[in-house]
Amino acid sequence: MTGLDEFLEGLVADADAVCLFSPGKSHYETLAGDDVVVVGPDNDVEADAFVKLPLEFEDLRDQIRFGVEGAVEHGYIDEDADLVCLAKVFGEDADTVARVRADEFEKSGVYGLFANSRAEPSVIRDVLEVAVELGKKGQKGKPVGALFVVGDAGKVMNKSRPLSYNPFEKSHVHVGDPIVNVMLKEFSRLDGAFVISDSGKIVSAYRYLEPSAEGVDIPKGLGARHMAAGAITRDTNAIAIVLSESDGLVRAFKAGELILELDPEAY
Ligand SMILES: Nc1ncnc2c1ncn2[C@@H]1O[C@H](COP(=O)(O)OP(=O)(O)OP(=O)(O)O)[C@@H](O)[C@H]1O
Ligand SMILES: [Mn+2]
Repeated sequence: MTGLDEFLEGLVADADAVCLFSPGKSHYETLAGDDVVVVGPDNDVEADAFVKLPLEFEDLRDQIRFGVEGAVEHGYIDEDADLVCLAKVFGEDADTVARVRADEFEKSGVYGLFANSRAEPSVIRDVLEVAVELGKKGQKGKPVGALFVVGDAGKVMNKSRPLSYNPFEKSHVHVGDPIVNVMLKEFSRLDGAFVISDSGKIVSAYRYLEPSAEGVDIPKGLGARHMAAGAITRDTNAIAIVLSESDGLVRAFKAGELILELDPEAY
């Protein structure tokens, strides 16, 4: 046995399960006897244990984190499972092996945010990106806050009122469009929330949210913007993404709870 064989054998030894990322049929069949979870955009190989990737992750680490969180959520693997991940980074089929424990990652909630929300995953991703970018740069060098409510827009509109004229009233613009990002950044200097539909249409800016906040339990120290964000996601099926003007962090709320907190500088 060569040193390399030995090394690889050690790398995969005694794993609890294998996570196969977007496998081809033949790779999947080779591993069919093992405890396998397939992760990918589609379940082409008709695996019993399958986690859907709702978007393409550039970063392998992010992709693995998402897949592992999804596999734990589905109950395919234990929270402390010791895993071998086989992924494709360069080619059309698996070319990369990663050994990882499921509890390596702090549970980020990122799986549920994307996978179990009304809004399209790509819309959530685009809004998250705008918030992160806004957090990095601020507006004209000054820190800025913003609140984006994504999905279930009709109900969100019913639970809010306009603070000013709506610049998106008669327009048909969508998040992810470069010009829209500029507009969102510009309008974020003013008060209130952006309301975005399931498919990414910007329905309104300057909305004052009036959800019932009774029983909403968000971390102490966060103010009215975060309270409104948390509460609207309990009152409706929207998710909310908030950039804090005071601590610079981006937070996401779902079903009344804070499920994701990230530092734009580190993202
Ligand atoms: N119910 C609401 N709906 C929409 N926007 C709101 C609401 N409440 C507050 N805001 C917006 O949040 C801004 C900041 O409010 P506040 O400082 O209380 O929130 P915060 O949670 O501390 O957020 P930050 O961390 O950005 O300061 C307000 O100026 C307003 O634009
Ligand atoms: Mn504040």
